[in-house]
Amino acid sequence: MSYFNHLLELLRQEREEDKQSWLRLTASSSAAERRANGLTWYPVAIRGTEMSRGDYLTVEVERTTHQDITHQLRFGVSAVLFSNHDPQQDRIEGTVTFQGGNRLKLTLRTDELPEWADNGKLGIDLLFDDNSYDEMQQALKQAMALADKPEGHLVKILTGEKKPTFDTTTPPVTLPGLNTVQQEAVNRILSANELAIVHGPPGTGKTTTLVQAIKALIKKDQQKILVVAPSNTAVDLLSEKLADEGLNVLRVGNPARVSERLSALTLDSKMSEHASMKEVKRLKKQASEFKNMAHKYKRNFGKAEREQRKALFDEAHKIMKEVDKTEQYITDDLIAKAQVITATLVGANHYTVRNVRYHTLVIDEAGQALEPACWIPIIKAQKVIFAGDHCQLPPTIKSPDAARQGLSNTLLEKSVALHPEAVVLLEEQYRMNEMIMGYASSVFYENKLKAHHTVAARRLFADDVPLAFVDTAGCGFDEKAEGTSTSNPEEASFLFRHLLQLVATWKTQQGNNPFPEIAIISPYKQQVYLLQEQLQHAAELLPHAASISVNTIDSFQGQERDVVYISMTRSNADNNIGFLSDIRRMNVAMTRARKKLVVVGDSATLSQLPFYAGFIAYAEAQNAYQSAWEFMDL
Ligand SMILES: Nc1ncnc2c1ncn2[C@@H]1O[C@H](COP(=O)(O)OP(=O)(O)OP(=O)(O)O)[C@@H](O)[C@H]1O
Repeated sequence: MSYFNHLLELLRQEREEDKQSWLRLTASSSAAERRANGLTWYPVAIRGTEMSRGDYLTVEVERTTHQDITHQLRFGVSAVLFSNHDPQQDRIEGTVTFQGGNRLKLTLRTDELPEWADNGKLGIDLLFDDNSYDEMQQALKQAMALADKPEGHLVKILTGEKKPTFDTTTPPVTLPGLNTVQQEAVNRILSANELAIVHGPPGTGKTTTLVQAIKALIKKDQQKILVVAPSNTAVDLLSEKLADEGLNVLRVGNPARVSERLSALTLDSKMSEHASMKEVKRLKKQASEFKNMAHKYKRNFGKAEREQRKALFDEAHKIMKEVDKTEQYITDDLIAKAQVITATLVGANHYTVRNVRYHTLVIDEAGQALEPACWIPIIKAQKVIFAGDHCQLPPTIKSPDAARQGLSNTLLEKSVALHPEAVVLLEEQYRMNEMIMGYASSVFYENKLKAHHTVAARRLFADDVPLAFVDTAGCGFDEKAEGTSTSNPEEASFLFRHLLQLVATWKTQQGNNPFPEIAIISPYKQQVYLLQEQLQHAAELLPHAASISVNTIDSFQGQERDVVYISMTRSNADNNIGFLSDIRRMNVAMTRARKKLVVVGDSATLSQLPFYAGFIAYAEAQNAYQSAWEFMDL
């Protein structure tokens, strides 16, 4: 089927591009450079070893220095243990099976640690993530094969060959705490035979709705549900909320956040509590005693010793087979009891749940999910619920060619276009003052968004205008190109002047009341660095500076603050606005503020794009336009 062949080709391009940039980043760099880039832990100390399933060895290591560098060694990634003596030869590959703080567990395909692990400094290098690509590729091929079979009904619907159906006899439910359109979403989900889509614009209670829908589905169908999202953070959030509702949730994989509540939901934790675990521990101890005895016979001893050594190892292996069986039994038991399995898209193929099939699958944050990754869980299910917002940020694609040819077009977006009858748009939002919401609503949501009455009129203080576009045109705040990023130092300083003024006004109005939560965001990394630096300088004048978050727009998706400043950064004579032209990013930026949104930018540069010209006109109409010139004259 050409649909999947096309996707396979795009995925191939994406893997290739990803691999090339990986090689560029790692091949020529030293361990110290890789460490700085978050790709290496070095040095590490071994804190323990443990035999694990199927003749694997798990080593626990600790990062002993440079502990505060953010890194990418996460659960599920492939990594290699190396010795600095001969990192090309002295290396052994494995998978990260746990990561928390400065410790991680690496499972290696070996019986015992190699001798080189005893001398020299050890490190751990992240390897290129071929595994995720392999899983995606495999899933696309399976989906393609399914499409020709009767079981491939869902595949046919998602590729547009068939229409989804709804069971009109399903009695509608009324759930306390949900608004009318949220109820409608739950009922559409319940009555859908194959597909339902919850389109959740910013702050509209998508998560709240989804959690209630999952509860209602379990009550109705009495069947296990698979709930996935592209990122561990999103999976964590949902897992907690579902558990709070009293559901038996099994979180497969390693949570991104360390929390007791969350870790209690993981397979590891549930296993350790299981009644049969005592038996496993006893067997493991026995096996490791045999192994220790075996190690006493060195390899280069005589024949009799070699045989003795082998016999002891064989005995240990036999016992470990028993361990595998018992662990499998425990896992199966836990999976059977779980009402909801939660995992990332790729995590749905974790070896413990790989072969489990589900009636219903829920994909949250589907607007950020790469299509090939979505097919990993979809081929396990008969019915899929997408939740997300395709008008906010799409997934990051590394290959511009693949993106252009359609890889950035998500399955959510395609399904919304193919099957509008399956979509429920959550219209009422619980975050923004009406004026802040207005422009995004008109551009992205056909003016359908409504502000709930509890938030519609919220503002910092009486008479404050909740929106400001501060125009720097003609101020001579020119942008600076810095590598692939852009910055604008004068715009950054100006932004702080504006903010200090706001704080001063707050003080006159509100006295010593604690100042509201503030965020400063910019599309450009380089500008974010500059703003962070300037924030430190402004700390004397801003007593609550430490509570102000400064970050890129992309890292702010899903968050909210009372006051949000956007530093647009771009200002040039060539009218080049670069990736500001992805207006979905601006949708995210402009919808984070509860009470006040201040956009600082150069109208002359921005107006090249109708989206910004429209925004400036909207600000003027709301009496929310300010000139930076006039402001500086004050
Ligand atoms: N029916 C409702 N009545 C009152 N408050 C609600 C309702 N639905 C949602 N909310 C509130 O709205 C806020 C956002 O809800 P939730 O986190 O579910 O939204 P979301 O759409 O997932 O957010 P986003 O996608 O923007 O991160 C929460 O504070 C929640 O309590």
